[in-house]
Amino acid sequence: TLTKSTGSFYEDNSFDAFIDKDSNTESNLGNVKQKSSHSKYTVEYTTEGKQILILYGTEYGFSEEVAKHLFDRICEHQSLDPLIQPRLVNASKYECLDLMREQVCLLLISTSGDGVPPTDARPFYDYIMSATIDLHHLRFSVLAMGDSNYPQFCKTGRSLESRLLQMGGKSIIPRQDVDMEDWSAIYSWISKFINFLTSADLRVNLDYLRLKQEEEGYNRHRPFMATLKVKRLLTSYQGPGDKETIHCELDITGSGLTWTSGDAVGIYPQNNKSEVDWLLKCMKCQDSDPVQIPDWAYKEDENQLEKQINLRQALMTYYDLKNVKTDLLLALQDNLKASKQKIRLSELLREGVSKANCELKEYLSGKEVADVLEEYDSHTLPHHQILSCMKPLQPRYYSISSSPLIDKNTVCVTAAVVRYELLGIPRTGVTTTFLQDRLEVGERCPVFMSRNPDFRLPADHRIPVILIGPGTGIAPFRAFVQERALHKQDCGEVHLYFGCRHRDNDYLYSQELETWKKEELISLHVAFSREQERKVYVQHLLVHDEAIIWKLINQFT
Ligand SMILES: Cc1cc2nc3c(=O)[nH]c(=O)nc-3n(C[C@H](O)[C@H](O)[C@H](O)COP(=O)(O)O)c2cc1C
Repeated sequence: TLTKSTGSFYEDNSFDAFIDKDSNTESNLGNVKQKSSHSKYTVEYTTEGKQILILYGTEYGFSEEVAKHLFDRICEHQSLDPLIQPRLVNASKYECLDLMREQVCLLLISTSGDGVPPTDARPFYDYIMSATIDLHHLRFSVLAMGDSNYPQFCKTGRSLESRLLQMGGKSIIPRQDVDMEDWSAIYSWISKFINFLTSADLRVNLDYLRLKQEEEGYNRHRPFMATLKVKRLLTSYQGPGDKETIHCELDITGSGLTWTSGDAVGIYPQNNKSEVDWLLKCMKCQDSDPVQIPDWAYKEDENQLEKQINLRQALMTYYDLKNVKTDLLLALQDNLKASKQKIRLSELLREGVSKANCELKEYLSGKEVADVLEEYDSHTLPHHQILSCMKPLQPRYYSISSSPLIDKNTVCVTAAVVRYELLGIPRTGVTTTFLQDRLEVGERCPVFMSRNPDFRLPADHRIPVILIGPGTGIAPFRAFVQERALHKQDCGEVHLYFGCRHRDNDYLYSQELETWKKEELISLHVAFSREQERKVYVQHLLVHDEAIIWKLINQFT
């Protein structure tokens, strides 16, 4: 939760799990009539057929990408058995009781936070973990996404599997734990399932599920176009090396969007124009080449898919320029004209494209799509092939730094602008520089809400709180304190620990914090790390205040 609350976390170019994104049509598949007929995943639940439910739970979109791939593979199998009917459903939209009617369920789910299920899949997870339904008829298997660097590796998938077994479900193929994006493990699990399909005697399912109402309102798939109404710098930024943190206010009037302090806002950025210029050059394409809006793109309006756009617009809005998919290298390998380049790339790929290829991993670290195309410039790949090897541009999430109780139409965001140099070239974080450099006050950008139910003020405002938020980590706590201020007379103690480098440079919201301190709303503890010889951080202040902290903890737990 706390990583999520720091404004800059999602700008980290090294984290490349953000592969795919939901499309508007994915979530209610199977049991909902879709408005748009453009997505190949639009499958209405039919009363006939051998139903195979692909259920996925995702935080960052990877499980969804794999689920779609699995869906495609099963569709291929329809040529052998046309009665096979896969359905792709987001666990957040699934009516759990319907599991009692399913024959085969493939569950693809990641582990997030500190070993917890993805936010949207939480109700599904909670239901399964506490349900007592008879699943003796159900044949299932789990593909658990995770990262072995976390102590609770693939915990969600593991827990769900054992619970489904307890309720009588039969595992058709062993659970597969997937360490990051280990596609070889994924392919092997899928192959086992396809073998099962060939041999399995599935019955034709005559049950049918209720049609559900399509969800109204704005969401990740159909974001609201919010207007930027305020933007100001919170730090005294002089140049490279200095902190550059901004405060933005987004007007969401008329959206119907709501949030609770502790929630985050998702923002879809536009890429940097000069980075798109560079990529176009490396692609050897004209920016006016016409392209289709990808079917996974978020929708600004219902007719969007009818629209044609040009290549520049597509790269600006929908594609991730920063993270390189290994598919691009494979496409280049078959296409390069210069033999030296061909040999070099074949060397790099001789161990394959799995995670085990350390040389490849190192090569790709920090490389952007343009870096690769520039290096292998003898390619003649057409733009549609390059686009098909690129990842979707993901929204970034920022803890909302204002309370809806103060103004329900204004969403505040506190973001540290990311600029750095790599391989001798200046690089930028996509969304933070979008907000700072490219989005003018009065202009609009697509936003949606992201719930964070584990991160809340206690319902009882008399309970004391200890808030530790250095740097942009202060963001959600600004909202918390605004809310506590509404109960000034009888609110519990608020200990706020903030940290920054210098009082005069990067002390975010210093006036507000000092005012709250003066009004005795908060006990303010600030660590200025670079104002003395020895570095002082919030943890040092906590150790110093050990007695107060333990007293509060012991009193209220
Ligand atoms: C903030 C964060 C916390 C994570 N926590 C865990 C964890 O506790 N256990 C684990 O196995 N993987 C963890 N992961 C790794 C994800 O499960 C992994 O990246 C997965 O591929 C994401 O799949 P998704 O896109 O479908 O959510 C975490 C990733 C992030 C970004």
